[in-house]
Amino acid sequence: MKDIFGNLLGLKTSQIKRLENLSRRRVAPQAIVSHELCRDLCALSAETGRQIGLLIDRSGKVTKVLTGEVDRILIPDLRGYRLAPDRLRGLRCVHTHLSDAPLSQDDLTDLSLLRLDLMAVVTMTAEGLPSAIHWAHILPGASESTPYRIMDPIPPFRPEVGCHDLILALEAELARKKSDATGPAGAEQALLVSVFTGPRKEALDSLDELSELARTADIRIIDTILQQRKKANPRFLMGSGKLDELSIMALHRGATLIVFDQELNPSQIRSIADRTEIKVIDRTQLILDIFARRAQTREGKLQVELAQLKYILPRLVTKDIAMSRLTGGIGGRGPGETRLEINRRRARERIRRLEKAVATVQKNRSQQRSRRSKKGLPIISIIGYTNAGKSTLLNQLTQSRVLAENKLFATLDPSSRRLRFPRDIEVIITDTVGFIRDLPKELMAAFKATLEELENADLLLHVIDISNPRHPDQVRSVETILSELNLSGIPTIRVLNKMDRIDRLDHDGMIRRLDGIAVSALNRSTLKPLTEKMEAAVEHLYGSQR
Ligand SMILES: Nc1nc2c(ncn2[C@@H]2O[C@H](COP(=O)(O)OP(=O)(O)OP(=O)(O)O)[C@@H](O)[C@H]2O)c(=O)[nH]1
Ligand SMILES: [Mg+2]
Repeated sequence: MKDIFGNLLGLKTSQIKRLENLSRRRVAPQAIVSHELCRDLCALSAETGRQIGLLIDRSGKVTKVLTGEVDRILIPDLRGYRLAPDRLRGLRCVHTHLSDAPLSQDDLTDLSLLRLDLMAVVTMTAEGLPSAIHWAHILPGASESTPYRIMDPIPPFRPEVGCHDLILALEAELARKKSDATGPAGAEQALLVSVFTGPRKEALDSLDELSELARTADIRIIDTILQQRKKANPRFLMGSGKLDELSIMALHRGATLIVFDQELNPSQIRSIADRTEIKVIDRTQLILDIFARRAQTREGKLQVELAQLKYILPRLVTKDIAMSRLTGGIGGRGPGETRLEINRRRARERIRRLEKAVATVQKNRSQQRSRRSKKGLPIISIIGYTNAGKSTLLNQLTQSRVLAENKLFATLDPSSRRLRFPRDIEVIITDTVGFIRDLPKELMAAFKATLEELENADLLLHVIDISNPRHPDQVRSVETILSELNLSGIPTIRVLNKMDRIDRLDHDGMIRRLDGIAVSALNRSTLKPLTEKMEAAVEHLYGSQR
């Protein structure tokens, strides 16, 4: 009875036997079903008063027999038949209706959601004879509200519709749509999702930032979806109906990834990935992935890997969730998903080894630091929200060429340069990793060491991208992180950067409101007031040391 699924209660032994026999039948691959099978299905349906169905694979073999109720039928869990994002399930469903009603909305939803090869309904006459086959298939690229095509009904004695060829053509179309959208580099294509309970404006701002993060990670954004809820759904974060819509949308738009703006706990990631059958990550994983791509130095790399492993470990139980580059997530550059389950123990060992390695690197670093401070040069550290223009400022001040670009987290590893002021005072000036709102706590801990550098700073330059409409929040986030790092006591100059991008009329108001010095780091000639203030601050420090 392993191939029969559904309600057997009240059936006679002989009827069960006939159901079992159905599971040994075959149909020609090009036919939806055979005429003979139609007759048998209808006869059994009429006799038992319930819908009877078959799942048929591409070779025409019946793989499951389904028994339902008078007005509905349930399709079992098909996860064993999981296919790639550009494939269909490899199974078609054929089932009876006890009347002449055509495909129901449930039938069409099952077709789309389960990505069946086809969905067919055999309707019957009052005498229990097959009257017609109604059928539909998924339509790649159609609208999300009707992502399928309903075909003209066909007579049960002529079920040959070139079914196998049609299914292959549909898959080819799905693959083509996906590669069209993906482009040659095979970038991920994502739906960005925010499920929020607070104010809408906040959610929108945050989603904007998520888009920038995605762009930084070379992810193509297909669409963004917002859902407001009174309370987050503990299982799926969003409502399950909305999640089903999302799965269908993902298939039809060729998405390879869903990114949630809210942090997902391990069981949520699992449930959502299972239900949507697509890679799912959250904002934290996205940030971790960006950090992993960008880390250059040994310490940076060690720390990011450590943070990733710590985040991943509790989520390792599932085989199909996306886990950043380490486990073959974004961009699929990792060792692959299949090895995940056996890797729990190995992950723990690796964490231990990484922790040791980080400790060693840190010891060396602190020796370097003490050597440097013995030289007595004052240290000025440039800090600020990511993409504020910190590296550009360092380059401009010291005429060097640290990587600066219009991406979040262009800088991950601190770099130091010397700077000589006109009055012959020499300082060391360091660039640091950008700050971000809700910095994942896994990263916060790991990066504390990198930011420890800041403890030795004599002066901080807090660079603010004044042209970013979210700058007030960004300033707050930076100040919160500084106080969490116990660095609020260090003298700080606020640098209001990218003044060239805002209206002249707004300058004075901004300078007053934020109490800072306006510059445009791109333009060296605007830096004079800043360097004068820096020099004065350093002289003041020196003076007080003497
Ligand atoms: N218009 C304008 N653009 C600027 C200015 N300063 C920096 N930028 C641009 O802003 C972008 C980010 O600059 P970066 O110097 O990389 O910023 P960062 O703060 O080091 O960023 P992360 O290292 O990613 O945190 C680059 O595209 C710069 O060219 C400015 O004064 N005006
Ligand atoms: Mg930078």
